[in-house]
Amino acid sequence: MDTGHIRNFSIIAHIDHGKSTLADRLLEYTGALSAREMEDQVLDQMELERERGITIKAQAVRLSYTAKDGESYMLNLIDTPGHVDFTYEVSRSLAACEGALLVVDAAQGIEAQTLANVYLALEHDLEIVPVINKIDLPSAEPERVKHEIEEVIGLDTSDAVLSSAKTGIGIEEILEAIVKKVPPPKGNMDEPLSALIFDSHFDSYKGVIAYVRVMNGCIKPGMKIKMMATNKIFDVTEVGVFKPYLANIDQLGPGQVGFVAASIKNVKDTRVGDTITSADRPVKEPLPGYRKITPMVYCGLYPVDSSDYENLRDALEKLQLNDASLVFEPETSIALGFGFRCGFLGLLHMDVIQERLEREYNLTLITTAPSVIYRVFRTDGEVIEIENPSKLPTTQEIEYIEEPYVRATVMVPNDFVGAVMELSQDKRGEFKDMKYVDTNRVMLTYHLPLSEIIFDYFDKLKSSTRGYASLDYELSGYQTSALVKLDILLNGDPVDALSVIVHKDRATQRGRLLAEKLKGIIPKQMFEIPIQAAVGNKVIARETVRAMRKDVLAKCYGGDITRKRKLLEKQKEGKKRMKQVGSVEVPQEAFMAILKMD
Ligand SMILES: Nc1nc2c(ncn2[C@@H]2O[C@H](COP(=O)(O)OP(=O)(O)OP(=O)(O)O)[C@@H](O)[C@H]2O)c(=O)[nH]1
Repeated sequence: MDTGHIRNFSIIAHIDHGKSTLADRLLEYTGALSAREMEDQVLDQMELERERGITIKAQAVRLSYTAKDGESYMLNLIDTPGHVDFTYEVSRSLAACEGALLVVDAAQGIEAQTLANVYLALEHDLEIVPVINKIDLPSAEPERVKHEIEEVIGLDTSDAVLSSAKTGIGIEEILEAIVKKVPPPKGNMDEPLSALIFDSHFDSYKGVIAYVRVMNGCIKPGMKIKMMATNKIFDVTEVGVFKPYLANIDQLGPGQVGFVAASIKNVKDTRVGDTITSADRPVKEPLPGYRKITPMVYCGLYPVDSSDYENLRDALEKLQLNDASLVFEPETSIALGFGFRCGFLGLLHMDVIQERLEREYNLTLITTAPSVIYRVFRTDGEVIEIENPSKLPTTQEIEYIEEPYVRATVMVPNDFVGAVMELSQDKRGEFKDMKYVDTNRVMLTYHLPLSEIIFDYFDKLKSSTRGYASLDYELSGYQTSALVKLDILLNGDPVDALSVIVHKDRATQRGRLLAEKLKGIIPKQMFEIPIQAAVGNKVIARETVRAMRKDVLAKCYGGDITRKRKLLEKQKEGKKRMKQVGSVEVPQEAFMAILKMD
């Protein structure tokens, strides 16, 4: 098909504004799936994604649409992940398109994440088609939302499509708008091959399936291709398109979106954003925008049962086959034994990996509190990067420390501005800007330490604004901070896995809270357990877990057997996630206690 009949587009939306539902409707309308095949939300494929109702990885699908002009079009929908952890993936998916549907909930209006993604799309010169969704809701205010889009983004909304992905209103109009407004891709068949990788997944039979958008030239089986970031060469075995199941075709030409398989063993060789070219006739320059993604958040993962160590390694290796952004290396903790230090793109990514390890690989894990990467400038002139608080050198060896900062955007109704300001200040935030989005909503910009965001900023933001605030952030660089290591001692022994890095001025307060919190979490044992918080050699807080007095079952008066059984089961359940640390049994929650402090 000539490029004039191809349209490549994405959908940009805030979480829950209806992206997946709309994608399903588009598939259904164009007959990409028969009603029987139609399974709800095909684009969110991973089981976890479905359960959590959020899109984690990008996916693609090809739709055939006969427009009102009588012509037949090939529409490639590239889905984008809807979470701040995956901004880079979003930017690569957008780079593969010429246009985007901007889906905004008619009852909610623009949110922080929508805005961030629209700016990304504008950076890539995409044609943006505004879609006001959920107009079936009684609380829908399409006119207000249109106004908001014009005010905040500066987009013309006079021909915005009003839709209900739920009831099917506006679906044909959306397809027509894609054909009419999104420009066809440009590209030249005779030029050397350049194709952008925007996603990939591992298939145990075919090897890695790279999701690509061909810019110039063509790619077909039998060809030798080169990955420009790694210079590795592979023989193409199959190419095809997403219908949404994979369907082989003879070749992928300019402007087309599809997949390439080339007996590639590891997704590390098909990095998102990399350029595929022909090994025999390579392009001189790769496509712009490639970046090797680096983890932002680290945590320790330890098997509760130390004999599971090798299983954990296996599981991490398997997950890594499919996820080039997951990194891990062996680590030993005095408290927890053998485990791995793992790096993630963000907290959601961390949660998802943890959950998959437990669910799909049947592992019971202890996870330590997440940490960012600190830059430590030592007195001997060396600069080291620390992603594990217990590795921080002593104060005498440190000249100064830098920590990562982010530029955070919060959108919130007027009434909550005070609450957001108070919270942000408490989190060491530096106020940057405040703008009215409309008469009742405000956009606040803050400069905040990333470590505070991963602690509990988001949870607190949600609770202090009754769920109304939305947040987006991007890394803005490193900045010097007065940081110290807060150690926790149980029964007189420091527990390395409980150490955290905190701001000097908050060390005492955090130490006290943490000791108090741990007192509530660590179960009574046969002996008394002192809990101490210390900075350097100085103990700043102390609590005690009293010794257990009687058998727990003594509490069950009479012979209520079901109650007894329940209690025993509860204990067993609790046991699963306990780790013997020295003489003390410590439950999983203890390692996360720092994240949940009020
Ligand atoms: N009333 C109404 N509800 C809708 C409409 N579109 C979607 N929903 C509902 O809104 C919720 C979120 O929809 P999704 O399609 O999962 O949202 P999403 O934007 O894909 O969310 P992410 O996958 O997290 O990005 C679901 O409960 C949908 O049933 C609509 O037009 N009207």
